[in-house]
Amino acid sequence: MQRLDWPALDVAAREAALQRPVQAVAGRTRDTVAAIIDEVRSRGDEALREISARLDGVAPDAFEVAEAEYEAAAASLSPALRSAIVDAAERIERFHRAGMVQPYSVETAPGVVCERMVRAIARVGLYVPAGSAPLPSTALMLGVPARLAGCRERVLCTPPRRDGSADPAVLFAAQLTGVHRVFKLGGAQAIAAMAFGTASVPRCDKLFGPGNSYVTEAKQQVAQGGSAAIDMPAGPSEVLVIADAGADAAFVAADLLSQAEHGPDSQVLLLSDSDALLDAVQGELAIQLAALPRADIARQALAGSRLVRVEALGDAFDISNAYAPEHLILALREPRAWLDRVDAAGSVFLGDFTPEALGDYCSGTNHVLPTNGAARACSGVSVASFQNFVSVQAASAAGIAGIGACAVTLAEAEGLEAHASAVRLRMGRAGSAQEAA
Ligand SMILES: NC(=O)c1ccc[n+]([C@@H]2O[C@H](COP(=O)([O-])OP(=O)(O)OC[C@H]3O[C@@H](n4cnc5c(N)ncnc54)[C@H](O)[C@@H]3O)[C@@H](O)[C@H]2O)c1
Ligand SMILES: N[C@H](CO)Cc1c[nH]c[nH+]1
Ligand SMILES: [Zn+2]
Repeated sequence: MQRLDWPALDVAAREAALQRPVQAVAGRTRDTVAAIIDEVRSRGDEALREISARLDGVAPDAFEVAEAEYEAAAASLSPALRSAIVDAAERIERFHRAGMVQPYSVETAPGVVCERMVRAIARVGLYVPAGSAPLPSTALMLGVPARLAGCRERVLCTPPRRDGSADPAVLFAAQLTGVHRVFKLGGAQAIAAMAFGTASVPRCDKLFGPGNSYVTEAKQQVAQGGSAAIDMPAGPSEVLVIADAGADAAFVAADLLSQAEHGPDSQVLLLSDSDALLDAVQGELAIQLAALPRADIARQALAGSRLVRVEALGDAFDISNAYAPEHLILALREPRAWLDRVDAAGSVFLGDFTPEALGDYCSGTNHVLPTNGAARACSGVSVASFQNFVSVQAASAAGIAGIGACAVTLAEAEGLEAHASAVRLRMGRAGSAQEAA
């Protein structure tokens, strides 16, 4: 990990310090993904078979998971894992249900009622990563809010294992949350299949879920082309930790490593005003890294990551807001007192006993979060992500008589005479109706 002294850096060095690894390979990824999308759009299942064979080492006869596979999957899991998945799903549901947007209605003027209706997006496509490690928790994070929203058709894609099967825990979680159809497809090809539809895979209105840089790039390309809406760019994982002198170095190192082990392009940043804490974390990282099964992956991620000394903790918040991390851990003595300083982050973890891993699995919040700076303008997945909000208005004769002049003045100012006339005509009628009454 690179050690930096923020006050000593010039503007260019500060910008470089906040660069993500994914940004360095963006051009290459863009071309690879564009080619995959083109192939799937033009040749459907045939292309899916060829690309899966090339990238995932397997070309299944049928992409869709069959009924017997769900049963075998559930039976193959340990009771402890099954009950952890059920337990996590319940807590995720509790948090997401509490945040559901309600329809509402307001009388904005006498006789003018404006409403907002909530409607589920009909067919949604969920992506659950399984390249370097299958993530059944992601099936919960997408499946639970999609069900709460009431989406009529919930389709899920996840990369096949080498033997052509889907990960059993992902299948169990998908079935638990009521996903209707699961397809053994990964990467950009899965995203293209759900965006355009093929003979096997239905075309979906909106695509959700995290993934590596190929998946994230594919989501962005299909969204730009207008083929499907997407939740957000939820790419390689990131964590930024702000720690004070009193933080526990072992906890901080463990949190950094828990994101680093996701993939070689994960990014971890630590900001502290204490040199002693930075030294201690560096030592802990070396010790804990040695014991990790995924040490090689974590080591590659750490190579692109930074430990930064800041002059004061306030400066750390300015840096964090500029970077807009997916996850922000406040390993501070009074973390809640600093919360007002957070402007841009996907999800925030307060204090020494709230590791990011808790939010990844089972505190109840969603772990599908914006990366690569998107947290400046995007939020994590929620039930609202799976819904559309439709506005409705109804004016009575008295209503248009009351506010019509306002519309006419604005229409005339914009030079839109037909607009003005549509209102004036009714105002005249409304006036005579009122006189007759
Ligand atoms: N932001 C979030 O909310 C969030 C949540 C969970 C996980 N994640 C991230 O999801 C990612 C999961 O990545 P993963 O790789 O384990 O699984 P993945 O399912 O995202 O990607 C695997 C697929 O990538 C494709 N692929 C691999 N190499 C390729 C190449 N050279 N060219 C084209 N396609 C290629 C293959 O088709 C494979 O099926 C991690 O980076 C993790 O940090 C992010
Ligand atoms: N940290 C990931 C989000 O960036 C989510 C995850 C799933 N499983 C473990 N972690
Ligand atoms: Zn994680």
